[in-house]
Amino acid sequence: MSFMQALRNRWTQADSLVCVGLDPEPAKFPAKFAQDADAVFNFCRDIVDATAEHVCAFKPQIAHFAALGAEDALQRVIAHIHAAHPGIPVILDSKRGDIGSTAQHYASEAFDRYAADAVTANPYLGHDSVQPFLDRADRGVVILCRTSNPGAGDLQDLTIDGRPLYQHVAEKVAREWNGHGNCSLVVGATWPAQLKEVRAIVGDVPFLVPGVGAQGGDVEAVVSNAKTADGTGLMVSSSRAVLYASAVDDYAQAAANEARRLRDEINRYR
Ligand SMILES: O=C(O)c1cc(=O)[nH]c(=O)n1[C@@H]1O[C@H](COP(=O)(O)O)[C@@H](O)[C@H]1O
Repeated sequence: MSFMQALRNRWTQADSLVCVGLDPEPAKFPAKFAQDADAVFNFCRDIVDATAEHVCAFKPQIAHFAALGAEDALQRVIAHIHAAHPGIPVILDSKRGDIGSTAQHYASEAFDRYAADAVTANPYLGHDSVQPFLDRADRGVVILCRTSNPGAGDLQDLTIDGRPLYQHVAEKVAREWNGHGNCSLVVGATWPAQLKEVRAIVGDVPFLVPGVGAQGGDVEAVVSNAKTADGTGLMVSSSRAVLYASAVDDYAQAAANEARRLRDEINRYR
């Protein structure tokens, strides 16, 4: 099943627009993991199993694994999601972008090595740098548009031909790069006005919206400004607020409670 079809199925069947981000930081794990040689995998698996029923997608962030030398744990976490929770798409957050011949290897890394259903990509090297991702029609390509961080506007807001650069990205993705219908856009929850502008440009193209939870984005503003006409179109992503909802033994239950709470809050405004 394609990424887009799996995502639409989860929006409907799980009645959820929540994406849980998997950003393991062992220093924040509960004490019982201190002596666990496979702590990264075991912690992520527990979070996945506890939150799965409340999510439309999972989004492991590659640097959090690679910096620990835990690529093997990342591979096993993704395999576990596919095996234990079939139908929940996995977005590998690697924000790759390079010349085409190298991007080919980044596409293979995400889709063949890690078996991700979708990948985040940086568009600033242009069309040939994202083409190897776009060519995998059954996989999703989640392209940075207006990111959630404080410095997002430094470059993304620069005016070109009378419009900010992020609007050019949105238009290019919707009109030129989405031939297979497999594109999404990253627009941060911290920028409600820009969410609305980008939605007006791109029609029903799904958004990955990080920045609720730890970064303080307002859920009501996100949903009312960025949902599509049918009340979907969003993967509202939360990592730290879910993963580290509790630092003691009830961490998995606390993560489930936070994922359910976010799902319910989003659904109030759909
Ligand atoms: O692509 C992303 O997921 C992403 C884009 C963005 O604009 N801002 C952003 O915070 N993220 C990711 O979202 C995660 C942070 O989520 P929180 O812990 O919920 O704030 C990190 O993995 C970031 O890399």
